[in-house]
Amino acid sequence: MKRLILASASPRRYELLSLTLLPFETYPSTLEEKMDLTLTPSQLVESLAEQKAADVFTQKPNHVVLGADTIVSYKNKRLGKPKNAVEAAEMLRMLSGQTHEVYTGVCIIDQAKKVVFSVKTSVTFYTLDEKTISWYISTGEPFDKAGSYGIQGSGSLLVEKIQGDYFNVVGLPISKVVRSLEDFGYLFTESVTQTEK
Ligand SMILES: Cc1cn([C@H]2C[C@H](O)[C@@H](COP(=O)(O)OP(=O)(O)OP(=O)(O)O)O2)c(=O)[nH]c1=O
Repeated sequence: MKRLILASASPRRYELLSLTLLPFETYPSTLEEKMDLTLTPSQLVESLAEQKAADVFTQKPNHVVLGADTIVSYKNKRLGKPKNAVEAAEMLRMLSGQTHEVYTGVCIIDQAKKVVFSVKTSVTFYTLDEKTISWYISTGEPFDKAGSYGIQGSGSLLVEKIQGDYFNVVGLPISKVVRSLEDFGYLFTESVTQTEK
């Protein structure tokens, strides 16, 4: 069985993939992410996931490599990670009281094949006043997250409701991912015995 590599520096993606109990290693991609605004949100995250997976695959060609990318989409805007507190506040003001979409793209490749897909989740925020926005930025949580919030952390206090896969918002739609990994020979239902061996 080829070794599985998670091409990501995201601790959330590491934790989510660990839920499968499948053995894997991490090898982050050093690719610089560029937002191509001619692409739809799903095309964009799929393209970035593919670039990250391909980047690591060229260095680890005898492995199965999984890459992912998450962005927030609101109206015609694509929101990545904020550069600073001002940008984080702008994003949170924009999302306040509105419903936005979170897209995560996933790409899994080995020498024989490539699977690419994306998943969309809709998230509705409560109306956020300036005090709430300042407080949330002061937690430091927004800075490494698309859309300037983390639903799995104190960002949960901003969210009124979601429609779709929660784990997709956190950065990896893990239940769909494990089903795709089965096409590469990784049977998560056998992963307890695989881990014990
Ligand atoms: C909306 C949202 C995003 N995020 C995170 C998931 C992603 O890690 C991050 C978006 O950045 P990405 O560029 O998708 O990923 P990354 O740079 O963290 O990791 P890598 O490219 O090495 O795989 O935002 C949350 O953790 N919670 C949330 O609620």
